[in-house]
Amino acid sequence: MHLDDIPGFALTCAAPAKINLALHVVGQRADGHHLLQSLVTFADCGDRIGLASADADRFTVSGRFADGLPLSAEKTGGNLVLRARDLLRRDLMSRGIAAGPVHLHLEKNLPVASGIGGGSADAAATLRGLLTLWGASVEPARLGAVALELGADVPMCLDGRPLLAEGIGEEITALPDLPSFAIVLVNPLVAVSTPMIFRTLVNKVNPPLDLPKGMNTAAEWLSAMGDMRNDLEAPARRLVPVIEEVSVSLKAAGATLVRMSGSGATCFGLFDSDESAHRAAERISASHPEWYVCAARTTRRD
Ligand SMILES: C[C@@](CO)(OP(=O)(O)O)[C@H](O)COP(=O)(O)OP(=O)(O)OC[C@H]1O[C@@H](n2ccc(N)nc2=O)[C@H](O)[C@@H]1O
Ligand SMILES: Nc1ncnc2c1ncn2[C@@H]1O[C@H](COP(=O)(O)OP(=O)(O)O)[C@@H](O)[C@H]1O
Repeated sequence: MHLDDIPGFALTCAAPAKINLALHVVGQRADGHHLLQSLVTFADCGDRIGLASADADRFTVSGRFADGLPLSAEKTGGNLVLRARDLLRRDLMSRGIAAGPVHLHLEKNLPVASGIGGGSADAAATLRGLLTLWGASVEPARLGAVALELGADVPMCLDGRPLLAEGIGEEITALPDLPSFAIVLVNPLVAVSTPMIFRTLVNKVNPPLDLPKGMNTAAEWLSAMGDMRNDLEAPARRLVPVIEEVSVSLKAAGATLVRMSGSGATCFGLFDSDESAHRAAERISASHPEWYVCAARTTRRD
């Protein structure tokens, strides 16, 4: 059952897919977390969260990828929607702000453990939605700290627009000039463990990401992105050989730039028009009906 078929939600929040257009691993912290430089945008395909006040806390799920999702609120292995609810509630209640029981519904449209940050996007959308539902506000730095406690990707998902992410992902610089692209996401439905990919990465210090100043046109950005990399792509391809086939399918369908997002296995292709992106998605779906394929547009800051 989709969110729209369930009556009574006070609001719904989009949880868009996160795309690492480039991801350079440039070091490692003493605690083991890797230092990144990542060019990030968001696509208009994703999960959705429905929120309503309720007599008691409730959590329901639906959507193509709902099966097997954790439904508990445990700190380790729990659902990020519930972890976001509990962490925000604790923070608000510690300051005497009411944060009553809620019904949260997750419509899970994004494949799980796929490098496009579905869980992180869900957590960020839950934080945003609950603040609205509860009529509360949290100072941005404090909300950023709550987000980071949920995961390295959650602060960027809270921002939700083109950005450069540094540190372990939490140092965010807005990129107002990054254009919107026609994009196709393809995932072979092989789940990839993010910690495992970081663990098997051999080179922890790689050349930094060069973001030339004054880029305005899509062609200038595409040319600069062509010189960038995803340093997690090599370890992911070793563990999940089908990534090569995904990448080849996007190239064969006419993408101007093809790369893996995050720790994989989703690859994206950028296209010169929405029409060519939709044609490519149809072609890839026809040859691989079992894969997740989504034609979309990436967001802009304005
Ligand atoms: C690789 C990226 C790129 O955007 O995306 P995904 O593939 O998850 O979408 C992120 O860095 C993933 O962020 P996120 O999925 O939130 O990671 P977390 O839950 O915080 O961390 C999971 C584990 O990944 C490793 N990790 C994560 C982030 C980072 N900068 N260095 C790391 O080494 C650590 O082993 C950590 O315990
Ligand atoms: N709401 C959620 N959506 C997806 N995964 C979740 C969620 N809550 C917890 N998880 C767990 O988080 C892990 C990473 O999932 P996900 O965010 O989809 O990965 P990625 O960032 O690589 O796309 C999975 O092991 C999954 O069980």
